[in-house]
Amino acid sequence: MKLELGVNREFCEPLLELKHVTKYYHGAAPALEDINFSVAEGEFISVIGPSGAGKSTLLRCINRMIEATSGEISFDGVLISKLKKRDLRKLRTRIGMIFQHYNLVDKLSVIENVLHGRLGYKSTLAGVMGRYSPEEKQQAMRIIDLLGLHDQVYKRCDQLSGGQKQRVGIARALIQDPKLILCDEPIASLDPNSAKIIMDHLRDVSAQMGITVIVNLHQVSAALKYSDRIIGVNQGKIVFDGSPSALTAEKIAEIYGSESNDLMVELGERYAI
Ligand SMILES: Nc1ncnc2c1ncn2[C@@H]1O[C@H](COP(=O)(O)OP(=O)(O)OP(=O)(O)O)[C@@H](O)[C@H]1O
Repeated sequence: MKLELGVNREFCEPLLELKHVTKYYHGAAPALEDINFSVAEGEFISVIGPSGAGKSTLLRCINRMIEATSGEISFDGVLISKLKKRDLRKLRTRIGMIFQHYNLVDKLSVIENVLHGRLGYKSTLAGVMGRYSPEEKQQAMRIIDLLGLHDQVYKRCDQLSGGQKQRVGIARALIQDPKLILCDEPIASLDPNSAKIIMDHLRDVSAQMGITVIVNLHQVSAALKYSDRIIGVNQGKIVFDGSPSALTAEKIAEIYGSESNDLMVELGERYAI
């Protein structure tokens, strides 16, 4: 069911909750330090911050593509951080992921790539044999249509434009029947027109299907336009967590440091300095 955003959000069980999440790679400084936030079902959240702030690490810790060093992450009432491999695989079927560089199999067709989103539901053998049910194939076709890719169904993915590839990425995530979609810089490699199409689709996924979306973005203007909520990260810490209207010039300066002047000029009047 679609949550009415802003209405009694505090009384709902969060879909996702991070408590004291910290990640060290090899260096002395943590990539993430004591991250705490919770996400309600249906929210559209953008994570912004300068290069190296920890945005990708944060997203990838959520589905344990990267293991957090400490802290707790729970999703849909389950403590992800404690799950063993098999249960983690099962839980991951409900978390889709979209990547900057699409992560498609180039030599396979659009529909084959989309059906790969079902692999998490299958035994290894059925997956390797490419065994999909008629219902799964019909569902793939419906989602491909929804994303405006009906003319490309049997095209190899290496023959698609970047924007089309990213729409295949969204379709592959949607066929998982996810509750949450994590998007790591989904528009960073796209021209402005294709970027808009992708962001519009992601907004529809959230607003019309009730799927929670968390998206890492370099483009603050896109974060302002599309999000219910923005999380600003600097040097592994959350320095802003609020609505787009609360993202003041001072907050942008805090998130981006010395890069913020150029950014505010780009953003125009509201942030004039
Ligand atoms: N595999 C790794 N091994 C060691 N350090 C890493 C690794 N991945 C990321 N880091 C470091 O962790 C910090 C956060 O990196 P991360 O990629 O999460 O930032 P980001 O905000 O996503 O950056 P960008 O916007 O440039 O993608 C950086 O200092 C980075 O150098």
